[in-house]
Amino acid sequence: MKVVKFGGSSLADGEQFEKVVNIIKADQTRKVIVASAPGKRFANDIKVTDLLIEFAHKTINKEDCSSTVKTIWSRYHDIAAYFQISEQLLQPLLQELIALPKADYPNQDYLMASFKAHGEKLNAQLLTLVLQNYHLPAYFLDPQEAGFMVTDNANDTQVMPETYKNLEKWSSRDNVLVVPGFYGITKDGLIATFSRGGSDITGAIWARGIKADLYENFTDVDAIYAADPRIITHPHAIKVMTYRELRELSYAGFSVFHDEAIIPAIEGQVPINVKNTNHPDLPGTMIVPEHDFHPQSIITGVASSSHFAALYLHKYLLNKEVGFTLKLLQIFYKFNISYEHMPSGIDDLTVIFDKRQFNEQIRQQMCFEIQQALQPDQLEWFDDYAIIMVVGEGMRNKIGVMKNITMPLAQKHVAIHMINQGASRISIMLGTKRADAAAAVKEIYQQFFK
Ligand SMILES: Nc1ncnc2c1ncn2[C@@H]1O[C@H](COP(=O)(O)OP(=O)(O)O)[C@@H](O)[C@H]1O
Ligand SMILES: N[C@@H](CC(=O)OP(=O)(O)O)C(=O)O
Repeated sequence: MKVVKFGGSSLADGEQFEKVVNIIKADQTRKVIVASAPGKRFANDIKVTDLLIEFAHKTINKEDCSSTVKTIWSRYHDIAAYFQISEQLLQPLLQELIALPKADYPNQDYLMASFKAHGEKLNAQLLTLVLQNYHLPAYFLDPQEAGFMVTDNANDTQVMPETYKNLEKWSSRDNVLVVPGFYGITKDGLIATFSRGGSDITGAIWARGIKADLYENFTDVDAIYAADPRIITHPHAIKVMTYRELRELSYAGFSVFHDEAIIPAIEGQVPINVKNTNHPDLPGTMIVPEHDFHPQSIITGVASSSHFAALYLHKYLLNKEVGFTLKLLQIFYKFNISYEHMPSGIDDLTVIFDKRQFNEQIRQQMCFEIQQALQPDQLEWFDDYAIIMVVGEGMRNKIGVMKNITMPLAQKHVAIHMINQGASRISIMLGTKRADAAAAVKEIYQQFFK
């Protein structure tokens, strides 16, 4: 039994839908189909999820939404027209879309979540209609009916443990189950979404829930590459990699697969196969447990991500000051801020944050309190911070890996602000300026793959 997720690029228009139908028809073990919202059809196109966010903002600000609704609906209508789905069958979907502003929401966060989730909800319903048109026994399964329960964090939710038991029951159904990705239902019956790109998470949860043999994740590239194809032209395609390699690379910028989606797959020990909807016969990339893996190279991939900021603190004898880090963490807690990494030296401490948590006011207040409470000799904030992650099961116990990473960077005058090695035995993390991130990836990639 397989769980198959189709990303937004695979469900962007009628032609892509047709490829998806053929993929589903080709293998009867494709049991649960997870649908994303229609994605980009061309480089400057707008994803339906982004249009729905615009719709939500206009609703909150009591602005005229008619042009946005028209654009959103045209995406679904065009796909339906490609398959000659009747207007009568489509009407309930249009009604759901235009009813969104009229519903009751406990607050604006839940309004936003509900609007966003309808990108996948309408697309899953449309895909069900299309599959039924091809006489496939497709059934649209609403997360409420499925028992897909999530925590009450409206726009960055997590799965509830009972979901897995609820989903297991559906494995014995004869239908092809079409489920919307990206969201679940809270204990109060409200819609809450995962973070952006979260349909990958939905697929992994289903794969664990029904104890699937394989989780196929269909996207628009032939494989996961050793570096982001937007940075390196024709990068090396990875044939097999481990869960933890993908987790670290996804975390640091491989946007092809959501980093949180790997956890349910690991828990259920379900292998993942990333494949291309446009070339479904190619093998893609297999992601497997560590014990099934024999590394063929020192590094598997190099990723970069720029949504970080860093706080640098210098204080003489910091290592002797009892409670220094405790006080710092209490301030983060007070501001409801989580941190990503905290490398430290005898007199120095750098804290790296996901900067999407901050606005300028929170940042200033937090830094002010740190200055007052900890009296550092130096406090600096770096807003343009990037993380470079070099990952490979093959680097374990290898001598000289660090030299091969730092040498080409030094030759190109790329400054390294932080190195974190040892916390994970299969990765080395570097901190650079955002402007240097792509150059760093290029140099490290050339060193190991060319
Ligand atoms: N290392 C990588 N390997 C493959 N694709 C990558 C990598 N890093 C980033 N990407 C990008 O991820 C994109 C696919 O992810 P995404 O846009 O989320 O697809 P989908 O629409 O299928 O969900 C690719 O088009 C590619 O530009
Ligand atoms: N549509 C949502 C969820 C998602 O996973 O999309 P995609 O499969 O296009 O990455 C988003 O854009 O965030």
